[in-house]
Amino acid sequence: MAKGRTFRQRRRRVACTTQQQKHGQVSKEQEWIDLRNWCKACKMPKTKLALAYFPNTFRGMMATRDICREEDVICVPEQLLVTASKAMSRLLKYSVNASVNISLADNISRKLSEHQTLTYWLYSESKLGKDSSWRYYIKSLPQSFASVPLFVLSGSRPNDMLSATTDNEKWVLAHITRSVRHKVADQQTRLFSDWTRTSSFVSTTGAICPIDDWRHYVWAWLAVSTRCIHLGQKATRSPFASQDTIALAPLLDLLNHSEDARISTHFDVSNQQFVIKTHKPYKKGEEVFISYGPHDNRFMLAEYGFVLARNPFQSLELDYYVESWVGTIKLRLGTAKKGSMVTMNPSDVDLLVDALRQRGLWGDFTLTPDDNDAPYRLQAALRLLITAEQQNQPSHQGVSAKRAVAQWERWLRGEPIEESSICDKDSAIKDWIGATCQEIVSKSAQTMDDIRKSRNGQKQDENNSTIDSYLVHCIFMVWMEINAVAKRLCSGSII
Ligand SMILES: C[S@@+](CC[C@H](N)C(=O)[O-])C[C@H]1O[C@@H](n2cnc3c(N)ncnc32)[C@H](O)[C@@H]1O
Repeated sequence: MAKGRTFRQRRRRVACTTQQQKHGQVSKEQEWIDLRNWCKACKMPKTKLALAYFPNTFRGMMATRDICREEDVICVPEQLLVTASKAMSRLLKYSVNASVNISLADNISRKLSEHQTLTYWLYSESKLGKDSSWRYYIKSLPQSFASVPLFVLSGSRPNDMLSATTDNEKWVLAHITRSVRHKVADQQTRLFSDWTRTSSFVSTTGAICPIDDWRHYVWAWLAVSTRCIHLGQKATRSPFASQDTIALAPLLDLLNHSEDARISTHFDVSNQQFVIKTHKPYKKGEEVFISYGPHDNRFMLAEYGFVLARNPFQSLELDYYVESWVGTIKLRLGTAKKGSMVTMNPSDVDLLVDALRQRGLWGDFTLTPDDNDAPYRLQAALRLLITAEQQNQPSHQGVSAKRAVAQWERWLRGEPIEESSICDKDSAIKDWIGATCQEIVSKSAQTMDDIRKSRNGQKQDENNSTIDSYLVHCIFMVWMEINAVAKRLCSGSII
């Protein structure tokens, strides 16, 4: 386990890189002392944790003494937790007058989501600078989220589409995997709609802090997305409003994620504090982790801007390959010679896809490295689509789309089906998976090569900025994982 260095040790022994300083990953020692003292003044019990710098996870929390199994790691008093309801009442201070206060509170709490409210709270508090009573917390937040793809691709002006104007944006868009790109595009849509909704509210309610700074809004939105905790099950007499499910939590939000973390959380009603307990021990000097959930690296990269070197939730996402295959089959059926045995036309393939959709079996096609058989969803989709693919084969028996769906439904229900048809389809499924995995192996190897080359010759773009080297590393790691999973599947029993 890597030992951390507190900021005092770090200043003596290691010089932090300018890139880390630029992105606020390295907080100054004084800022940490201020944050700790402020938390103490807000009744946070003495912690066993200190802010430290770790070689693989960067800024995180280090145990300042041995921590036993089943011990509380951190307790955050209720008054330090920012929920949407509390954020709203604080925001009232900054509206023009009391009557506006009421309408602002009423409108915002009724019409804005928790994420939108917390983002607006952070946006306006941080605009207050030294005048904010939350300044020590705000100073502890990263100044930028340079390793989060959305931060790079959200553009300089409000937009619901990802930006691909600068060289850096183009590079990131071209090298992230399709599934990461889809996730980031969804995030951009939500980000833009949150911006539009919140800014129109704020402008009609007379709040003092208008929303007019897109980049600052992106920063606040990402701070909320990457740092909020889930409050979990409502404890009896818990002080949170019933609609509150998430909160910003100073100090606690400096804990990094590990797949090995074993923790549980609860609200301690007698002491009015949110508690994290560890079910595994830590030695003094080790990094203490929590778990952000069982996510694969594509999700971790899109959502949090990091990846794990050994992610136990590795998988291959095959949606794109199934969709392109559908396109190829339609094209082939469309160009089949008249008078051949082909009994389906391209629109029949849409009927097959509709049958999958109607049964909730379309999309989310994945394979994991240890799969010995195609998972049910993938198998169901391939089994049906293969009936269209086989139309071009000399041995095919002229099955119509309707008959193919009826046969497939028998298979879904586990009813007896002609033995030869099962073997036929089983081997066609294996062939499809084999060819697809081979294609993924070569595509990923080629992209990894491209990334290696760009790493060596990384240039500044016209805005004089370079892509965060950790983001490049994460993008590379996602491809490396895809390559390894596809290779493993190629040599396993699934094919
Ligand atoms: C809740 S914050 C944790 C504290 C954060 N490291 C900081 O300096 O403020 C979540 C962010 O920490 C980083 N992070 C968390 N776990 C990580 C890990 N295992 N490796 C690298 N970065 C990690 C990611 O940037 C993520 O978005």
